Parts: sequence; structure tokens; C-alpha cells
Amino acid sequence: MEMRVDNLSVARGGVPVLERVSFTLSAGQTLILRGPNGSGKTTLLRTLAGLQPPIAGQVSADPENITYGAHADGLKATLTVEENLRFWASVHGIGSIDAAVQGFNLRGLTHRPAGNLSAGQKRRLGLARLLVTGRPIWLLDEPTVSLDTASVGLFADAVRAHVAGGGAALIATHIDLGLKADTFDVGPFRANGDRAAPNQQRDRYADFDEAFS
Ligand SMILES: Nc1ncnc2c1ncn2[C@@H]1O[C@H](COP(=O)(O)OP(=O)(O)OP(=O)(O)O)[C@@H](O)[C@H]1O
Repeated sequence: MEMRVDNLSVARGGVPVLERVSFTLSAGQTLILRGPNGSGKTTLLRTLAGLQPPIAGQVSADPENITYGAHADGLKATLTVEENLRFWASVHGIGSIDAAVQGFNLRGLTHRPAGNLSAGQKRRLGLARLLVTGRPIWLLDEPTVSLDTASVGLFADAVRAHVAGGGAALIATHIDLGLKADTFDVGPFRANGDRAAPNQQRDRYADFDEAFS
């Protein structure tokens, strides 16, 4: 189980954002994606998750091994916390939601509709979903937004346990999670902002990209 990224170039709205990115994410590894606002971290994660095609290069990983945690929590607002977790668990063929409920301190909230949760509680539920996918490669975009200090600690514990069990995590974040992790800085791979994609290429990718925005 690993994800190999070879000379990957990615675009947003048809405009190249990062060029010739290469790295390997291995079992047992936590890799922190760094770079200033707008540098292309989300675009890279979306491409790795298969939500948009690269302009060039290769990603070798089985898509069935990947789960993507985006900015939005992807909750079903009218279902309860428990129903949300059971739904995702059933999609992924996972029998128990106990570890997810326990791991993200959701015990007292299981019967609340997800739509009535606070921002931080919603984020905890969104992250708990990771634990009912059974998928080894976690791609996470700013996972700690809205979380209080204790909840950041729960998240860090979940990542530690996941990689200790042979999983891997690639995490775009601006904060220090207190994890033993490697860092990948997208800075050196930024495309020249003045160089727009050829019109044909821009048109081809823009439509596809925005369909998933
Ligand atoms: N829908 C879109 N259409 C065109 N350009 C976009 C779109 N969404 C983002 N961009 C641009 O693409 C570039 C890369 O954005 P991206 O969201 O990947 O950066 P990021 O590193 O994740 O930023 P942040 O740290 O702020 O989350 C930015 O310049 C951004 O303005």
C-alpha cells in the first residue's frame, strides 16, 4: 500500500497551479502538506483523490485505498450522528461504528441530527467518518478547522493509530498537530502564475474541474 506521485502537474480553473510534483506516501507515514494560502494544496489533494484529472504526470495508488476529507464535512443534515456513521460504515462494509464514536467523543451526540451540531461537532463527525471507511490512505484538507484544542488532540490520536496500523496520511494544514511527521512543501513546485494554460487546455479542464467545485 503506497501512493506514488510522479511529475504531477495540476490545474485549477484550467490554469496550472503546481508542476512536476513527485513524492511517495508509504504505509506508516504521515506527510504534512505545507504552503501558503492559494499555493495549490487543495488542488493537489483533489487531483490525488481523483476528483479532477492532472495536466501531466502519474498517480499510482488504488482508488479503493483512498479516502478524501475535504473542507466541507459532507454530512447528511437530517440524519442523526449515529445514522450518518452507520450509513458510511455500510457503504464501506464496516460493521461497527463504536471506534468512530469513541475516537471523536461523539457518545453524547449520537441521536442529534447532524444539521443541529456546532461547527466543531460537525467537523468531529466528518473526521469520525474516516474511521468507518477502512481505507488506508487518508487525504485530508485542513482537517482541524473549527476544532478546539482537545478535539485537535483526538484527531492527532486518530492519525497516530491509523499510521501505526499500517495506514498513511497526507494532511494539508497550517497548524502544528504534534505528530511525528514528514513535511512536503509545495512552494518549489508552484507554476508561473503569469503563464496561462493554452486556451484549448484551459477549456478542456475548466469544465471538468468546476463540476466538482
Ligand atoms: N474554482 C476555481 N477556479 C479558478 N481558480 C481557482 C478555483 N479555486 C481555487 N482557485 C485558485 O487556484 C489556486 C490554488 O488554490 P488552492 O485552493 O489549491 O490553494 P491552497 O494551497 O489549498 O490554499 P489555502 O491554504 O488557502 O487553502 C489559488 O490561486 C486559487 O485562487
